Amino acid sequence: MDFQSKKLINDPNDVVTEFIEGLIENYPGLQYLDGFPEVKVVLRADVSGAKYDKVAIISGGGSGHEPAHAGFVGEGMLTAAICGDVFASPNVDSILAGIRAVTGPMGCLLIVKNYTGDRLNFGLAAEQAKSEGYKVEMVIVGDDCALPPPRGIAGRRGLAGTLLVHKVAGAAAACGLPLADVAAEAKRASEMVGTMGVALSVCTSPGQVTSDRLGPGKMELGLGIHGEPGAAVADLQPVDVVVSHVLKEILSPETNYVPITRGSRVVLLINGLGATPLMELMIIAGKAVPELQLEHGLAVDRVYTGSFMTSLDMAGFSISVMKADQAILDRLDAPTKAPNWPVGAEGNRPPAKIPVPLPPSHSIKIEKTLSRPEKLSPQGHILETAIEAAATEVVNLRDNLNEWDNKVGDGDCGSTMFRGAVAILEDMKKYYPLNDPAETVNEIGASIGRVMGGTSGILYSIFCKAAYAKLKENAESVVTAIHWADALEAAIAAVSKYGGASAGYRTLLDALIPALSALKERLNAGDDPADAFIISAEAASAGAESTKHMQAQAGRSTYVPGDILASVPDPGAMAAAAWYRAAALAVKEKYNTA
Ligand SMILES: Nc1ncnc2c1ncn2[C@@H]1O[C@H](COP(=O)(O)OP(=O)(O)OP(=O)(O)O)[C@@H](O)[C@H]1O
Repeated sequence: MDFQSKKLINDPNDVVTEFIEGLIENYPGLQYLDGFPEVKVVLRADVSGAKYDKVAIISGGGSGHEPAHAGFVGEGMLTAAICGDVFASPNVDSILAGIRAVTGPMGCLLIVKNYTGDRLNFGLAAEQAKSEGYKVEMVIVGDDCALPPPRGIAGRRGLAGTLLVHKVAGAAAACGLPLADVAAEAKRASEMVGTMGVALSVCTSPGQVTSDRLGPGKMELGLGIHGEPGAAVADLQPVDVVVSHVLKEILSPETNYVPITRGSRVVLLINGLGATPLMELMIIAGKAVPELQLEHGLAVDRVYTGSFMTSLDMAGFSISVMKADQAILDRLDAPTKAPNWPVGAEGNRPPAKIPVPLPPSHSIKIEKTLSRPEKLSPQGHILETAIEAAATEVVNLRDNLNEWDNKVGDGDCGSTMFRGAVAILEDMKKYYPLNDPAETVNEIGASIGRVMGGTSGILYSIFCKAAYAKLKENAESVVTAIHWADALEAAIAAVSKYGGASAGYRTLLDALIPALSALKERLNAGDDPADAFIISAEAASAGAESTKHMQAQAGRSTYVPGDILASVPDPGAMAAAAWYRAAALAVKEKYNTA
């Protein structure tokens, strides 16, 4: 079904001029010609045509590919970018205006992506400029590798590989080379690069409805950058499979589009098409490099990843592979002030990984190796029962906690707690020294610290560390209920100190603080410890439930409106009450049956 997608625009007819105005606000090195709306030209602010003593590099085409082309204007890359309307070639007047604005005695090179409209408009503008006395050369880039060799006259389309040609030409021009040499370098670069794109969605032109041509679970292989259909539609595959396929197509010996053979050096450009997050693009880069090295026997000298030549809001990517030698690498590494050329990708690569630094040798403690005792003491048995019950309860509560956290947080409280509980259950079997309560609590903290993450992960690590320190103060081998209560008090104090929350802030402390008060009160009154633990657990549950009526003053819930908060309790408090109660019931049961 086609649909109207939401856009942050005003009049669809003004998107290109408004884009240019915004761009210029950002970069003092850029200007635009005052010829809106017909003439849409972005140029270097430090270049004034008649006096410019280097070859001017001019490119452009339809808009909708931002940051291309205007984002690549700057010393060392393009001198001017001519912007057409969205996906429409710029008109001859606009191109001529750009040529006149930046071309000095050294002449200009027009770098044109291979589309009929662009060839014709840039071609006529070049002829007109020549007739006005300008030296003009034109290089046409057709780097598309998706389609079989064309039978007609259209030729291969120009795609993101064009940017590498811009960079090579821009660096050559910056060195002061004459026009013929700059054009020759650009032409050579254009013959070295191949590109293929994959789309997961179709883009929306401003003011138009989005076509749902692809449908769910499908991807389009070998598309152009204007939303035109791709060469083939296929079921969406894991990205590793897609990347392998794309690289094979680019490097196919049958089409022989790029002169790359085993042993060649290459550079790689991973380009997002507008709606693909950097995370996914980096996953693609991380797959493409070893694939090129191991499957195709190539040395990958540079990798450039980002959204460089987009197709409005299309989800997908293209890969460009360019054969590189030292001369090309020098051009690619040369400095540029173009705002969107990726920084930090130049130079040779040190090893990808280095070892994690160890603490200075004087502070390394000899770690004792821990193991689960072969025979548990009565206290060890009770501790094991309590831990197992508490962790199992958290495991079972995962979905409920996530559901509550979905309403008042980011929906992961249950999953976070679940990870910790599963690790505790597994680690306890292997190495918790259960006959030593203090060390066991410390190990629970270690399990949590290793796997849990999230706010509750670090809070429970702090909780355990403080409890451990308090329990360690006790020299006696048996830990009494009073010792446990003191440990709980120290743990709560530490969570409150570092997390900044106190009673009534709608956090897990609203379960634990009432639990501590009740526990101390009952123990001081002389209650049986197991009974005191049960009463304390009831206080924890009541405290957790009462969070429904609290305004949040800590954690993500702070940002949630009061009426939503009133519909659910704080998930962290519910989790705390649940594990605490499960432990209390298990201890009570153990005493009853002992
Ligand atoms: N400052 C705090 N002190 C004590 N408890 C807190 C504090 N902030 C949040 N919490 C508790 O943490 C629980 C949320 O834990 P969770 O691990 O889901 O955190 P999160 O907000 O999703 O953070 P993250 O983005 O790190 O995952 C809340 O329900 C609350 O009980």
